[in-house]
Amino acid sequence: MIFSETKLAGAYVVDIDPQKDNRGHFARVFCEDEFSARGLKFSVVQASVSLNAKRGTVRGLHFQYPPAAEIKYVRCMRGALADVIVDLRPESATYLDHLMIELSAENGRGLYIPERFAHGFITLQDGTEVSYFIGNAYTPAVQGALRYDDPHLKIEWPLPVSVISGRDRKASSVFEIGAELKDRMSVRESMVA
Ligand SMILES: Cc1cn([C@H]2C[C@H](O)[C@@H](COP(=O)(O)OP(=O)(O)O[C@H]3O[C@@H](C)C(=O)[C@@H](O)[C@H]3O)O2)c(=O)[nH]c1=O
Repeated sequence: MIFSETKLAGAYVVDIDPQKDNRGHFARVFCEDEFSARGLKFSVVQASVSLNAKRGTVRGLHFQYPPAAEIKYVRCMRGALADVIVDLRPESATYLDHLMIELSAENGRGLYIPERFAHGFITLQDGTEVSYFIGNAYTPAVQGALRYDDPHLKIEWPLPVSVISGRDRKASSVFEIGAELKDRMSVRESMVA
């Protein structure tokens, strides 16, 4: 695997290193030792998939507050998506900055997302399947969501939204929950885990 740290410290693009032969290829997509050699202490607690029928489907921007904050390692198994993460670590130099990266079945790319980031995506093709390895249990009681179109975040989505859940359409803005984010995403709280 080839790890490239992104402009948001601690978030990595993970490319595969395919071993090719006449059948196709074999490639490792996760290795506890290789992650840990880069200081990425990632124990997979859940693995999930989402299937998105239509191009232009948006999910996100989602997060869980500490101590249930999640590491996510996201890959695309079918189709393609523009994946977006937002840094919600109040002490970070890139607090509230975002990154958009294309993940597709074709490019085989993964995105390693540390705790205390919001995550979302828009699908670029019909029938896009997204795979997640997740480092903490699903805990709806401490879930949060930011609006995908929050003007404060200035995310330039590459195409119009075709499908979105009611919850995501009504999600909060940074203006509304900025103080709560700063408080509940503080390092002090996240270390209680
Ligand atoms: C996320 C999740 C949902 N569910 C259930 C709740 C609900 O009935 C149904 C759909 O849930 P949601 O609408 O929250 O699914 P979705 O909008 O796809 O939520 C996902 O969005 C992306 C952007 C992420 O980053 C993920 O971590 C997750 O938050 O699945 C679980 O049982 N376990 C889970 O881990």
